[in-house]
Formats: sequence, structure tokens, C-alpha cells
Amino acid sequence: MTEEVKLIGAWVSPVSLRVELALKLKGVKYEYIDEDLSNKSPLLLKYNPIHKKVPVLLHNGKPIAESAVILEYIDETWKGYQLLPEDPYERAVTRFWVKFIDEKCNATLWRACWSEASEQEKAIEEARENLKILENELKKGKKFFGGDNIGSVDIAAIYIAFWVGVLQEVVGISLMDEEKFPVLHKWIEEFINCDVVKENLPPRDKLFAYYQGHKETIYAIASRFYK
Ligand SMILES: N[C@@H](CCC(=O)N[C@@H](CS)C(=O)NCC(=O)O)C(=O)O
Repeated sequence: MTEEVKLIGAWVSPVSLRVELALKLKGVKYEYIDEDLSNKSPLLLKYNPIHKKVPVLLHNGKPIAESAVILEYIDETWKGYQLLPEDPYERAVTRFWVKFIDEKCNATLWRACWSEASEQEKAIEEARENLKILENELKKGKKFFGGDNIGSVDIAAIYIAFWVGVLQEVVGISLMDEEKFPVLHKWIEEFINCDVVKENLPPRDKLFAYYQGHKETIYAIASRFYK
């Protein structure tokens, strides 16, 4: 039976990009369906009725949602390039860092980008503290969180490259100066220059223009979240 793989994603979404990178690294052929998040399609609502968010992977018609779960599914389903290590302890450590990136780094980076001015300073401080923890983790001498090659923690951490850039270009705040975060700066540089990342990142100017154009909408969403 020929398999059918579809990804419901959004080009502006870093979590959607995570799944694309994982599929590309594995060499899985897939159909990409770009979602308009301001007018969600019946397809997205059908396949992710609980969260109503991208990304959703459809494998032979069966949906899987939540990018961290999808990354593990991809790693378990297709052999070849390994996203998570083999060893159970190392796998647990990998899951720990993906969770840390999602629950700590992304949440504070998002708030640093989009909360109201009165809240922003605190959010920026919290984001810096979390990034420092990651900086120290990478200082242990690894090129990537995954070791010599990118793994699921690097893919998850695409958030950082993404939001730090948006903060700088769109919001006008420099979150991670190179002197204080030399290791993470080097990581971003190495990461965005990996072929698979370079080929799949949306064009920088287009991405920043999108966030610039949608600033007010995103501020409005953020103010609902953070009250
Ligand atoms: N925890 C989810 C987050 C998914 C998520 O926040 N997706 C955003 C795009 S980056 C979305 O679909 N937003 C639409 C909405 O919130 O209505 C994951 O990792 O997949």
C-alpha cells in the first residue's frame, strides 16, 4: 500500500516548521496544506477539534496533533535520520528539554514579544533567564543540542531563532546580546545554516513583514491571554 502523508501547517508558524524539518530530515514525501489561521478550514477543525491549531500530520488519513508528539511519531514511524537518541535515558533527557522549550522558553518569549508595555520588561527578564539555562546546557561542548547533528531539541528550539528575530526586527528589542549569549548565538548561526533549515525557513523579510502587518491582531490575542 502506498502511504499518504499530509501536513496541515502555516508558513508563519514555528511549530509547523518543526514538523516540516523532521519530515524532510527523514526523507518522507508529503503534501503540504497551508492554513489561513484567521479563517480556519473545515479540514483543520475536523482533524484537530480539541485545539484547532496547526500543525496536524495526517498519516494514511489518521491525524496526529501537537508538534512535540508529532516529532516522536515521525521518529518512531520512519527509520533513517534519528531525531531522538536510542538510549532510554537519553530519550528522556531529550523529552525534558523539548518540554522546557515549550513550557518555559516559548511561553516567556511569546510574552516578551507581545505583552503590553507594563508587562514586557518582566517577560523579557524571564525569557532571558530561560535562555541562559539553555545556553549553559549547550556549553557542555556540543555543537547542537542533539550532538554533532540536529535532533529534536534543536528542531523544537527553532522557536528561539524565530522569536528572538521577531523581537529584534518587529518589536525593536534585543533580547540576547552576543556577549551574554555567545553559545546560543553560535547555535542559531549553525542551525539556520544547516541545509534542511536553510531550505525551509520562510524568507526573512517576508516573515518579519507578516508579523509587522499582524502586530495589532497578535497584541489583541496576547492581551486576552495575559490578563
Ligand atoms: N502546542 C502546540 C501549539 C500549536 C500552536 O500554537 N499553533 C498556532 C500556530 S503557531 C496556531 O495554530 N494558532 C491558531 C490559534 O491559536 O487559533 C504545538 O506544539 O503543536
